[in-house]
Amino acid sequence: MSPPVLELKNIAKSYGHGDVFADISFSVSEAESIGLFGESGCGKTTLGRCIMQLERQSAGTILLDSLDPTRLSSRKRRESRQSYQMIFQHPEVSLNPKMTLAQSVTELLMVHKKICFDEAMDTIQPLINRVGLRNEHLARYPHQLSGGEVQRAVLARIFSLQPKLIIADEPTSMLDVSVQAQVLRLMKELQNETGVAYVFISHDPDVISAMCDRIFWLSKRTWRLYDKSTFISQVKEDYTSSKNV
Ligand SMILES: Nc1ncnc2c1ncn2[C@@H]1O[C@H](COP(=O)(O)OP(=O)(O)OP(=O)(O)O)[C@@H](O)[C@H]1O
Repeated sequence: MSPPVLELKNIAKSYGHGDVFADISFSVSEAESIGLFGESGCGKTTLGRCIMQLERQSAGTILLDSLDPTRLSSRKRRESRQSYQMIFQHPEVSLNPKMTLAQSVTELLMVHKKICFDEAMDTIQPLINRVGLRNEHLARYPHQLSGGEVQRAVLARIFSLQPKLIIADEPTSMLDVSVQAQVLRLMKELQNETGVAYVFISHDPDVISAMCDRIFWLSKRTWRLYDKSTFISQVKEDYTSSKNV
């Protein structure tokens, strides 16, 4: 069995006014999706940002592909960075408003692979079609696209780097329900085709149980790891007891 893509060992985060969370440990393997669930403010995004090295955890160790990124040279860290990507909640901030879609989707490839625009375009063309966008979309700016089209473009941009792990932070919460279902289905299909692992962040129990087999429930500075069926029964139980209060 291959080693986990991501391993968290006793992670804690504090902003100086008490721990947001503490002692979190779990691992994620290739082609696996783990959910981060919990009410607003419980620390889901903060944990995602720590995994992405956008913030430093207050304690504990994060291993990406068995390596601690804080111990890598800056060159190695830059190289490994392309394997770990994040999708954000708000489609409108995911892409540069001053760049056309063609410029945005080729940008990461040009930076990481050091290739020119035309080469990047050749590489990404099949992915543009795969995520359900048409060539006519490429000349448009983000404000000329729907939220669903922007998230599809974000997926093409990220998958062009063949990532091993994607932190998806509420990637569909700003979308209509029918578009949400299409984007989630696309994410699952891309996972089946590439073996990417997801850390899927959501406060929506239906979305998270559709996407993940294991769900990590953060609540009041504690946490518990559920399998999907236990998670669904626990959500039902909480919902019923809150209605009876
Ligand atoms: N840079 C920061 N400085 C101080 N406190 C912060 C900072 N970033 C986040 N927090 C606090 O950490 C806690 C967790 O925030 P976080 O955004 O991770 O929650 P969340 O579970 O993702 O919430 P939501 O579902 O609403 O996005 C909150 O109380 C927030 O105010």
